[in-house]
Amino acid sequence: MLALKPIWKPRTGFRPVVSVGNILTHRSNFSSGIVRYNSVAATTSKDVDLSAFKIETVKDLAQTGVFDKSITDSLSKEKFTQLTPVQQQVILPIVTHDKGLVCRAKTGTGKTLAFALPTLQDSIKHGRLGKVRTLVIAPTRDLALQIENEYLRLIKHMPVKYKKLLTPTVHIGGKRTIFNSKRISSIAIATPGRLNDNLNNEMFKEAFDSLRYRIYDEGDRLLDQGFERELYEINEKLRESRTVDSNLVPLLFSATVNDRVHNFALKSIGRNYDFINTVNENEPEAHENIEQILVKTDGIDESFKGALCFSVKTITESNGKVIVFLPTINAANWFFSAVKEAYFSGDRRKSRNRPAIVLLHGKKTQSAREIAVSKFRTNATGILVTTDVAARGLDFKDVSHVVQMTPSMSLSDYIHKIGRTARAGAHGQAILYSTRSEEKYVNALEKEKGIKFSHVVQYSDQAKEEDEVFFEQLGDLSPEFQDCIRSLLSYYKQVSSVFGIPFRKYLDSLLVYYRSILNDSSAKFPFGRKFSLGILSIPDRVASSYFSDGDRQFRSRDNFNQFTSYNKYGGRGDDRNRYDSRNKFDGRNKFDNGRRFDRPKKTFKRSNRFDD
Ligand SMILES: Nc1ncnc2c1ncn2[C@@H]1O[C@H](COP(=O)(O)OP(=O)(O)OP(=O)(O)O)[C@@H](O)[C@H]1O
Repeated sequence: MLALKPIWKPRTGFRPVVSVGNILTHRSNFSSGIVRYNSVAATTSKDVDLSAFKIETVKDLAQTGVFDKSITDSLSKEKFTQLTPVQQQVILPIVTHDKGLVCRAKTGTGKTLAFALPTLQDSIKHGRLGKVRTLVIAPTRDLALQIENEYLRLIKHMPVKYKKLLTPTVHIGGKRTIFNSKRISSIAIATPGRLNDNLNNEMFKEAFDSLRYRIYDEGDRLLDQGFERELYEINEKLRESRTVDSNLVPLLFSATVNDRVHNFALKSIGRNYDFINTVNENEPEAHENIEQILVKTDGIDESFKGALCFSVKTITESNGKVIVFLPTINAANWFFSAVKEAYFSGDRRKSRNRPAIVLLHGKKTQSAREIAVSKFRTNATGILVTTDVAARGLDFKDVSHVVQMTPSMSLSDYIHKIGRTARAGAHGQAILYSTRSEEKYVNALEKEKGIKFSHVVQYSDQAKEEDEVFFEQLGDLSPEFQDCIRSLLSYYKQVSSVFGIPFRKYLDSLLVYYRSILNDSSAKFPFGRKFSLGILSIPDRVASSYFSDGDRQFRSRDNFNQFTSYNKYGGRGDDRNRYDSRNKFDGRNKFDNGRRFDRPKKTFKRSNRFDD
């Protein structure tokens, strides 16, 4: 193994700022940033001086002599010619260097290939069947499967002799795990929960005794989702299983890297890790190819109806491809039914070229999730209705619009959600519908994440009228709406405490929405005292104006949780996050799981008075 020390030699105008220790930050114009190596030690086995190479294209990569020809040939067959900035910067250090790495690069810039190429090379050189060299940990099953596909895209062009060795084994919930060591390949991809369980099996654990790379994809999300304890347990089990002396190299990738990630890196990688930051400190983390539009509305009713009509019109009138994010599983279920009702009304049902209108969330079965992802991926037009489960990492080609109509509890999630469009150099639009009372959320995005809305528009009376007409044509949308509204009440309760928005405003707004869907101007929420007082902490004197006492059924805390996408054990694991009861109570907020690094820095005035 080469003991190389990377030095950064930029072309004119490129000024790396070397701050503490190994933390490197760079200007964002990476076409001018080139990684070079100390020529003293920078040689490959063929004695090629790596410092002579500018690693900007696949051709450059081939000329280094570091990579097996089958890898660079596969890249060419897949029509990759130019390497993205993050690839230019991390591929060689990973292959030639023994140090851990934390890497921040914007959404859709090719981080997966950035670690896939060096790890494929390592497996070709040192791998053997039954021994895992590379372990990739991803926060969701869907992302794990997508990473597998990215590897397979290259492997399919390689000689047969490599296929068995390199075809990744995937260890995620909903899939049968392979414990037979002869069938475990050199690359493993897993979600933390399943991996941690599997590592209790000694035979499985032994397969990791000569692990070389431990990769955390969407590292900050892994920590946010309450997986931190599991990640440490996994590290411990991997450490126990080690029988070889060579270094285990941890790599962590994300578009958003917070203090929590650095703390985790310090503990699990050690002080001696490099931070390669391809985002300038003064630059917004969101990708510049995303045109962000803020639509100001007068209430939740307008936000939801506006988002629904916009999404349906986008596929009918301009053949767009839209991802709509909903905050809870029940809201996503209802919205999906409404979209289908809106699209398939009339004679479109018979149309041959149907768009993909699909639903993806953590309570769908594994096969339904895979079908939804594949349908949306292969179709040129469609609507994906989803929850936070699709916020990270998922790569769908040619998504034209991302639509959101509720605040994201974590500001980083907003950046990742809009990052589902404008990928791999493409352009796209992100539309946020936001009520007047959500101004604090919008301010937090602007101030703390440097979000810039290129257009701020008011949801006009004309748009409202048109959308109302559109809505009236639809059939009865009230089935499932009860569950939807219940989960939204719980969700907005949390939003109000995180962003300091009076919950009373949300209650008013939700009631307007509820009444309009039911087409009953005097309807009240059909939930009882246990829900209003117990879950939402609304005093009786206030509750009586919002809640009919119709539903007296007692709902325990666990039952309640099934109405949110963040239920106690996260449904199928992937929606698990801030409501996770296993996360410790820190005295601030009983639902807080420690997402404090990404909450608005400003603490909003809170009072115990309900109608504050
Ligand atoms: N060198 C390249 N040239 C062209 N396209 C590329 C290149 N590298 C990767 N891509 C494509 O770019 C898209 C986005 O890649 P990827 O999913 O790895 O992004 P990412 O940085 O991990 O995004 P996110 O932060 O959202 O997870 C994929 O479709 C991938 O195939």
